[in-house]
Amino acid sequence: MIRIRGLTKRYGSAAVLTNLDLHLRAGEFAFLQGRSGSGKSTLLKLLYRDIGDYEGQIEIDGIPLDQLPRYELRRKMGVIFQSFELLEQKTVYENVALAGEVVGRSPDDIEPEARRLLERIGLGGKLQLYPHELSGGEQQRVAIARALLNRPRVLLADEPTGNLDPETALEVLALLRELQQEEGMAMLVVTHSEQLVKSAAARTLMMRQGRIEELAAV
Ligand SMILES: Nc1ncnc2c1ncn2[C@@H]1O[C@H](COP(=O)(O)OP(=O)(O)OP(=O)(O)O)[C@@H](O)[C@H]1O
Repeated sequence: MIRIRGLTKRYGSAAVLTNLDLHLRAGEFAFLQGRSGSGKSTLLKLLYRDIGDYEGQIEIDGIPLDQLPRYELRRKMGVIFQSFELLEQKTVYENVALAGEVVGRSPDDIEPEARRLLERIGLGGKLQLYPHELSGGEQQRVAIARALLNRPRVLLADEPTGNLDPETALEVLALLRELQQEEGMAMLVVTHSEQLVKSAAARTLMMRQGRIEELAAV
């Protein structure tokens, strides 16, 4: 699904990632840990092409990342963030539907899928509310539904529970793992939370000195 070979990323003259290798298989779940500043967000940003300019190879589904048209990348890859990144002027439903609109899907195609996902994550009764009318955990659920709308093959999550209380964090992680299994996508979850990692028997990776080390394989 994601195959990275010899990835080096520099900011100016400082290398943050150095000759990094990673293989995340289709349908596989993995945590990514590592100290602050070790390069976890940099790796995710490279993968969803928020930043570029790297050495080495990144392939998504066997296709070099830099050869994937942007709309195709948006379809293959969902992303969620610590800060939810919802649009405040749009309703819950509109926030989710927008992900389909930007890749050119029609409203008729989007609607049943958006409703199904929002129902599935427990927000079926809150479609017309605005983000500020939701709790943090609910906002992150909306972001999850938005990320899944186009049935991505992989979901990247950058500290998805960093703004949530410990109990809600565990609930959101449990939801992510359920969805990962139901939808059969690969998932890479960056987290600082030992509690989260301990709560789930899963492959665990550690970013250290610009590379990825395997901590636990399941
Ligand atoms: N745009 C940038 N320009 C220069 N340096 C950057 C830039 N973005 C990140 N860095 C540096 O790259 C290093 C890795 O940052 P990154 O955000 O990837 O770390 P992280 O492991 O995600 O950290 P955290 O756990 O705190 O989120 C840091 O030293 C950071 O200062």
